[in-house]
Amino acid sequence: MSGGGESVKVAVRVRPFNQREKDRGAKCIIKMTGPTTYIQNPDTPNPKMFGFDYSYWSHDGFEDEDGVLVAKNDKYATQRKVFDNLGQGVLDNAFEGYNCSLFAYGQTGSGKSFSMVGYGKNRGIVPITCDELFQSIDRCSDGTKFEVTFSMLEIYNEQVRDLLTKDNPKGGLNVRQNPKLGLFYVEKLKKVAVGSYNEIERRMEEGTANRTVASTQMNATSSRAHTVVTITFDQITKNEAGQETKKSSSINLVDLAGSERADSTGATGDRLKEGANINKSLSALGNVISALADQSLGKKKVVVPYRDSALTKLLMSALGGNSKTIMIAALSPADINYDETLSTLRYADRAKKIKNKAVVNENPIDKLIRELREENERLKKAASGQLPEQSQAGMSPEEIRAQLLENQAQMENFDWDAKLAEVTNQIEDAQLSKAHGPVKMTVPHFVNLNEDPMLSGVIKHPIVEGKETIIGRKDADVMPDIILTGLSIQKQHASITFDNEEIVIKPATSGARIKVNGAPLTGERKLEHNDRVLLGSNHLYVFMNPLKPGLPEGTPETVDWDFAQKELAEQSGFSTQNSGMSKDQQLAQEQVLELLPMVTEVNAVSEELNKYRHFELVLISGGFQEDKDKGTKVMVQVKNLLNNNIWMWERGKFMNRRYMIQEMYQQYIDGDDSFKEIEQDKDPFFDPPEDVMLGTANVFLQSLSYLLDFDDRLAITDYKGLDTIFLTILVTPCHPNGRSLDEDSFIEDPAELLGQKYHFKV
Ligand SMILES: Nc1ncnc2c1ncn2[C@@H]1O[C@H](COP(=O)(O)OP(=O)(O)OP(=O)(O)O)[C@@H](O)[C@H]1O
Repeated sequence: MSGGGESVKVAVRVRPFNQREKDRGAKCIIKMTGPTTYIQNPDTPNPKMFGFDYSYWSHDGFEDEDGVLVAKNDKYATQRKVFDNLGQGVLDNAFEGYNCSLFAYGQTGSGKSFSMVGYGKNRGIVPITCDELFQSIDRCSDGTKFEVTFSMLEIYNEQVRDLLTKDNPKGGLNVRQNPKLGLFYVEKLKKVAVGSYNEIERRMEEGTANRTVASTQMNATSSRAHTVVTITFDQITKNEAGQETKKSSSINLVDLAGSERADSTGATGDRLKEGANINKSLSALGNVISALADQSLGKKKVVVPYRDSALTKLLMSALGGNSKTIMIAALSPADINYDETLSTLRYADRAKKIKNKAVVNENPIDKLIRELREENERLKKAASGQLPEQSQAGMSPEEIRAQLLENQAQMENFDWDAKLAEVTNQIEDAQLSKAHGPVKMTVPHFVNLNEDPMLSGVIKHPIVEGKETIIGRKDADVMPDIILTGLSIQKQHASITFDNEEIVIKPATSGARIKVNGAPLTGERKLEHNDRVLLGSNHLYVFMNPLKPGLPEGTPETVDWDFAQKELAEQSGFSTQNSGMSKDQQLAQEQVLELLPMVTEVNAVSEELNKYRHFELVLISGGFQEDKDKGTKVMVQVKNLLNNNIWMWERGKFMNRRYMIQEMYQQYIDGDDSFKEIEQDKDPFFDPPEDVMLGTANVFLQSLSYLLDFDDRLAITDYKGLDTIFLTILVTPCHPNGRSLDEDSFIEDPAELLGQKYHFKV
């Protein structure tokens, strides 16, 4: 596929500073002129330059008009502008019958979701594209029939989950390869027919709600997941010969997982690093892009490793051939993210080199139906053993069955009107947006907070007046009013009463873990508007009271995930002040806020799986590290509760292990007990014994310069400044043969020793 073809279009976009960056006085390291982007290394003078199809400046130069960000003096690239450049192209191509794909790449919090989906009134490319698609359909009056389907899936930990259903099979959906076309598809993925933009919007809400629930259940941090929305768009017209033909386009809109962890070198030094699926899909995508770029440059014999991950299998055609492809790379403006942002720019630069050859997918319908029928006949024969094995294209009976089902589903698609009617009814029955979405609640309620702002505010639980509301698990003896699943949730976890305008929360079982505004809750407590409530290890909510919306002192008007995490960190004794900090300290603080919820989670898993390990976040100052010039470093201390042995894990290693621990926990929830037999050297909780720095003690050697002994009992102080153990030490001057000096052989002036040999024993 060298030469020819059309290059992947690449755009980059830089977002405004977030609140934390502003508080800290962050510097903007990105500059743009026309389509060119410059990045400035904070420590060197010359910027690096990258050219793209578009460089979007969305860092400043905007104002908020009723919730919509508009450009002042044309400086700020608005959502509309990005759509006009990129989304419109996707639409035009779809109408022409090409497949199109749009990817958003970048580190967590860099603005991928803003560009793709958008927030509030600032709708992103996906909703605008869908909206415009239906507007164009409505404008069309030449008798063309249009058929649109929508599907939404998530890839997390190499498992594919359908986001349009609550019941995904254990281990996720299967990714299979169509033996004839060579392409991969997700078996049993729900593809719903949609007849209007409204329906798509509601489906997206449904998908987002399912993502949120799944993410809190497992605390499967959503920034590690890839979300793929696929819209198939078929146009049925009559050709000159009066034959019905179908022009098909499939539009893939992909919000990739945060890129910062793509690099598994973060886990250097971890003997288990190969075992983890740590962002396997994202690294595989990087490899596929590199291989494709090499191929387009004419390098021979490049093998493109599509099969290495679920994501690259599904995007095979989007990346490597029949698709017009666009990538938007989201950039953080802040100096502290220099390394990540540079690697994003390099990634985008490589993607530019890929060339695709998209073709129009148009075929007479009769032919499509005939082919499917013939294929099905053949598959049925194969399934009943009527065909010789060599003509089964190497398919197993299981694969034959799957292919038959897939073909049947496609056949059913030809009865479009029935399919659309059926789905529309379903939507109405389910009243999808009833429990979720933008419904305004007038009674006191809890609203969820998620690390991903897209998933915050998606789940709401009202509190009913005059009765006790119990929060707990669904296997409780009496079904709780609010059901939660996940770590450290007790059967009966919390009890809430709402009488005489007062709402009071208390643990429903002693020991049930609840924190209100960061502090552990042991008894009753009145809830106020905007209080933060953490249930178990990862169900975080804001309590909203529209009846008494006054704010207690110190509570901001809007409480977000960052605020709640900062408060939890403060309560655990970590400083979150932000002025006058060095870059190292800033980085350390970022990492504390990032790691603290993960440490809580891993502790909860350890408890639930009886692993007898306790994890604790520790700050190691320069003096305690091998390289004494290094600044403060955040590490995780692991303690074996059976023998009190201690290990120190680097951040990368901890993240890696946590990922594997999550996998193990998922197995446990799925009722798969095999984790109990895991070999010790594959167990993410296990580490072999090793040397550990317990702490330091200072021995003052001044007495030696007077030929006097140093004899003392010293405390060894650990990284927290606590005395861990005592050391008795005797340092004594001696003769060359080790014999002690005479009792009275001290000197009055150390200068007497200058230039002489000195011997001492420890
Ligand atoms: N172009 C922009 N203009 C204004 N605000 C933006 C822009 N891009 C991003 N933001 C803001 O920056 C924040 C982070 O963006 P966003 O949630 O899109 O990041 P993300 O890369 O999708 O993160 P995650 O990987 O966690 O999903 C959001 O509050 C968003 O509103």
